[in-house]
Amino acid sequence: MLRSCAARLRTLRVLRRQPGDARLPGSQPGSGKLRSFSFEDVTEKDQALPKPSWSKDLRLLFDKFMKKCEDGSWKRLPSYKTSYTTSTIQDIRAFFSGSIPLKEELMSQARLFTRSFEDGLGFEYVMFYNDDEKRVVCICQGGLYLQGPPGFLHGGALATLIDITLGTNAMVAGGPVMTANLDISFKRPVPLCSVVVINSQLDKVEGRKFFVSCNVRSVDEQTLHTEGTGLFIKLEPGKSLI
Ligand SMILES: CCCCCCCC/C=C\CCCCCCCC(=O)SCCNC(=O)CCNC(=O)[C@H](O)C(C)(C)COP(=O)(O)OP(=O)(O)OC[C@H]1O[C@@H](n2cnc3c(N)ncnc32)[C@H](O)[C@@H]1OP(=O)(O)O
Repeated sequence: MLRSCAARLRTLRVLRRQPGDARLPGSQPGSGKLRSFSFEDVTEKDQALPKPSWSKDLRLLFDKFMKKCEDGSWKRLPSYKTSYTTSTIQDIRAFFSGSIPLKEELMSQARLFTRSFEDGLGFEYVMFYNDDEKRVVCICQGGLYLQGPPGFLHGGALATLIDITLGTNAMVAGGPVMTANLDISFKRPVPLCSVVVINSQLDKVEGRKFFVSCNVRSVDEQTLHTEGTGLFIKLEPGKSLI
């Protein structure tokens, strides 16, 4: 598994650096500094579409879910490198406008954490939503920079994927939310570079509180890696967060 992952990334020239080259992902060769990327370059490209860094398993699952989208029961959710800039989520900004603690200059460089790695080294994922069933499925592949125990995915990385899946489920149902509580049981470790499926379900809505649960399984569904529940609070427009 790890060998095929490394081979794929070498083809993409992501892993060609020599030992001792401490260049950061996203930095200019030789500069040692983080590249200042053009905002326009990164905002509009939908990241939740097949890339060369995706494994065969991820592609097969993607195709399977795209088939389910054909009758309209499931929808693929696009995903971008920043949280705010596309027209579809522009209105989210209204919920945060009085609370954003950074100046515009820095905000324009802020990126969504899960979309900040070079292709294939971090989080590769796509989410699909079923409105009737109030379900969100996230198919995901954790790359080599997400290691925790040797050869396995870091628990915090998996918690992140669970958070965004459950949060997205609450958000598509109710609008902008923030995570108030996450409860995760790690049952079997996830091999690095393997593909897992996070299956989430909106269980209950009480006023502004959205209760969501999920399980994380291997592609063949034989291994239950993790179970989790989350509480998400719908934000009130204009109410300061800080
Ligand atoms: C982030 C939004 C998305 C924008 C981006 C969109 C782009 C799309 C991309 C990707 C989608 C990903 C989707 C999101 C995934 C990522 C989410 C995160 O990483 S969030 C960061 C970590 N979370 C915090 O930092 C919260 C810190 N906490 C707070 O700010 C507040 O506590 C907040 C907003 C959660 C609630 O504060 P109040 O003042 O609005 O509401 P009160 O009155 O305190 O609570 C309302 C009710 O909820 C209960 N409640 C609140 N916290 C609770 C808790 N921890 N446990 C149990 N109940 C709790 C309370 O008891 C109350 O219940 P009663 O109405 O009285 O019955």
